[in-house]
Amino acid sequence: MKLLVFGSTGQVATELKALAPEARFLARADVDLTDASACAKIIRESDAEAVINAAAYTAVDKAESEDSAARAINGHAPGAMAHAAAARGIPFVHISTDYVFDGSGDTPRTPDAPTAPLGAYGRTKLRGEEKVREAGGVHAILRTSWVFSAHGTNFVKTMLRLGAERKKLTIVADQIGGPTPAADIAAACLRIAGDLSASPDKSGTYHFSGAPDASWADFAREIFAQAKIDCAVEDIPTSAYPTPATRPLNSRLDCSSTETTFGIPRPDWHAGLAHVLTQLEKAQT
Ligand SMILES: NC(=O)C1=CN([C@@H]2O[C@H](COP(=O)(O)OP(=O)(O)OC[C@H]3O[C@@H](n4cnc5c(N)ncnc54)[C@H](OP(=O)(O)O)[C@@H]3O)[C@@H](O)[C@H]2O)C=CC1
Ligand SMILES: Cc1cn([C@H]2C[C@H](O)[C@@H](COP(=O)(O)OP(=O)(O)O[C@H]3O[C@@H](C)C(=O)[C@@H](O)[C@H]3O)O2)c(=O)[nH]c1=O
Ligand SMILES: [Mg+2]
Repeated sequence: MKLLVFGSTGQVATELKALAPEARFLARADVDLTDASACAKIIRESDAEAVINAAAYTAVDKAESEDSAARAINGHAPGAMAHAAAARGIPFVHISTDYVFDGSGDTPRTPDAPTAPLGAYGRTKLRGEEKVREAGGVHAILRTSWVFSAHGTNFVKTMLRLGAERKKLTIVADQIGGPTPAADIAAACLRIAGDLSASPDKSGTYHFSGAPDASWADFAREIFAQAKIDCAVEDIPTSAYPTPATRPLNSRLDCSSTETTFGIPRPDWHAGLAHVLTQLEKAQT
């Protein structure tokens, strides 16, 4: 299947390249997502059989002061892509986030649970979801969380850097979610794109996050254990780690419909982490 992918250097885009090197990947130099009509034009003029959007404005704290850029990239651009894909009658796979929820309670949220983002990043991602649905074409919105990989910026790489410099780190322990390997998201997007072209009735919103659910502090401890880094992790509440953007406390996602509809189970993030650490070691030698 001929695939067109928005994004080239990001975490998920990089893993898509590894799994589907024959696809066409669009970097910022090819198309800037602040130009929604340029995004649509590329789809209109392509012979792609499916489109995956793996690009986004992902700087959660910076989005609080750059709301208009985040809105353009996370809201308008996916809307334009979805319209253009719908006009061509091809599936559109779009990635969204746990940050569209307010994080109340302690049970996993299903894809139809009410959304109520706490910050600008989540609000702009929610706007993108709404525009993708409004376009009315064959689509999947795949909400994921806490993405990590050997590439780009993510919590694993931050912990490896800080853990090498310090004897102890204080990490929030009351935000709970599913760390998700970018490689598994890429594989899920490819499977869903293929499935949607055969079964357009599978269009809808789905959840996909790594298991088991953990706190950021648990995640950090596992990173240091696997990487054999001697750095203690002290649990702190979110209130002790002030940031410009408020993050949801409960990021647990109920991923069961993704498994029943597409046969894709939640990936084991401990195993995904081991793989990423091996990749990073190899890159160093
Ligand atoms: N990272 C995470 O923890 C999570 C991510 N998600 C979602 O998953 C998807 C993939 O995220 P991830 O791979 O981590 O993203 P990254 O932050 O790793 O990469 C973002 C990509 O978007 C591109 N991009 C940003 N702005 C523009 C622009 N104006 N024009 C063109 N390209 C642009 C970047 O290009 P460049 O390199 O040139 O800047 C980069 O390739 C996104 O939809 C994100 O919202 C969901 C949950 C968690
Ligand atoms: C570095 C550090 C972070 N933290 C906390 C802050 C935050 O609550 C948590 C994770 O920090 P990050 O900055 O990596 O988190 P953040 O950038 O908010 O990660 C989010 O990114 C977007 C794109 C998403 O869609 C989400 O699913 C989620 O992955 O760890 C500490 O408690 N101590 C520390 O020393
Ligand atoms: Mg971040």
